[in-house]
Amino acid sequence: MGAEVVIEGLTKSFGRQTIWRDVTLTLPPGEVSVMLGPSGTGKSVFLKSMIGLLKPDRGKCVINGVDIVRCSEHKLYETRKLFGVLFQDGALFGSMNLYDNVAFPLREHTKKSETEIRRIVLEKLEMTGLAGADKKLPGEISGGMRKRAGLARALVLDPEIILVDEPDSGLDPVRTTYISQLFLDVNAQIDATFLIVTHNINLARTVPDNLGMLFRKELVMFGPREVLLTSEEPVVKQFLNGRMDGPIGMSEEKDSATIAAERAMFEAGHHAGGVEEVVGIPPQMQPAPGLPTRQGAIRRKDRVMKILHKLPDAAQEGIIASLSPEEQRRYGVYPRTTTPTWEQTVETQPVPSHHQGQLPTGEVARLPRSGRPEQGPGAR
Ligand SMILES: Nc1ncnc2c1ncn2[C@@H]1O[C@H](COP(=O)(O)OP(=O)(O)OP(=O)(O)O)[C@@H](O)[C@H]1O
Repeated sequence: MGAEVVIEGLTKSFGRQTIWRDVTLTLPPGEVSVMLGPSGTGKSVFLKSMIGLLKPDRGKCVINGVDIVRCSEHKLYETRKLFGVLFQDGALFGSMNLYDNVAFPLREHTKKSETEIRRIVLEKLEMTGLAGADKKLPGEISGGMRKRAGLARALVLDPEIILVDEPDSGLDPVRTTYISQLFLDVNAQIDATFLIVTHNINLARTVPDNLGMLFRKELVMFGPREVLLTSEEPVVKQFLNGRMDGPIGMSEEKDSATIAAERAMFEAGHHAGGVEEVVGIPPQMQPAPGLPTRQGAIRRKDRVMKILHKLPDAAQEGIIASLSPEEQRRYGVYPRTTTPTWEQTVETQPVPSHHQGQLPTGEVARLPRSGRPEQGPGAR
């Protein structure tokens, strides 16, 4: 199973420029999380801080009991081995063929024989759909193949955590969906914890278990996908619909006068961009047929059902609707259209439908370690 990553109060500045402050979230083991955010909000800085390439000013990032913000160089070196990182362009060595690129971490960091290395490299190339391409140079293959080769290389040391920086950059929408499918397929096979940073709305809507968003130097929200996908938070809605109408502006943030002037323009009929307002929760992509069931998804179901009653109403409804009738019975929850029993009614707790700011990590992003899920108080 992948490692849990617990981030608390993480703050990063360059000189007097604060990039983000007080970021607190937990990446549950083996689950796939996506971090969204407008350009320049510090998503890449966040990834680099998680692997200790950049040093945050304050806060913690704890992996298997090691706080990588404060630990010794030796511990940091050891902890980094838990990570596989896929950079935007695959970060391949241009003069090496794919085989040597993928073999590189094994030759650098292990004492494995060339026979063993060959077995691993061919396995990872096969896993990423690159069987037979081992002799190609990075310059001879497409951008999508380069990314897959970067992923193959990220996999050779059996990572517990995989970080992916803008997998869609330079890819068309179809290739972006193929690489998204690959992430879920890999996750199903190795149960690693994934964090993907992107601005790609389709990917954010259909791939992850959890979604977060950075804006105005803060984590706006982080929680189960259904929470952001049904959020009424203006910045989240604007971003997920790719519209001009909202707090995100040309460079980053608009002042209130600009928002008001633009609002008047849109109300007078000017198109705010984006497609029709996309609402609701599209089904999550699944691993390809024949692959194992994602263990992270199974654990997530129990985790989310335990915190269901603390989530906003719309997210609760989406989660309940995504369960099969058998699962609804098992968790004791029913879609709203079903008339609630008295027991279900008395368990109902008021939940704000409009969440501002980060959801409490203790309630949203932590994985319950054991025990049966509580009866679903979200039922009504
Ligand atoms: N090493 C550095 N030194 C100084 N400033 C930096 C450094 N790295 C990043 N920054 C600044 O941090 C801010 C956030 O950059 P980052 O690349 O993390 O944003 P991003 O959200 O990933 O953007 P994009 O989506 O456009 O890739 C930018 O203003 C950038 O100039």
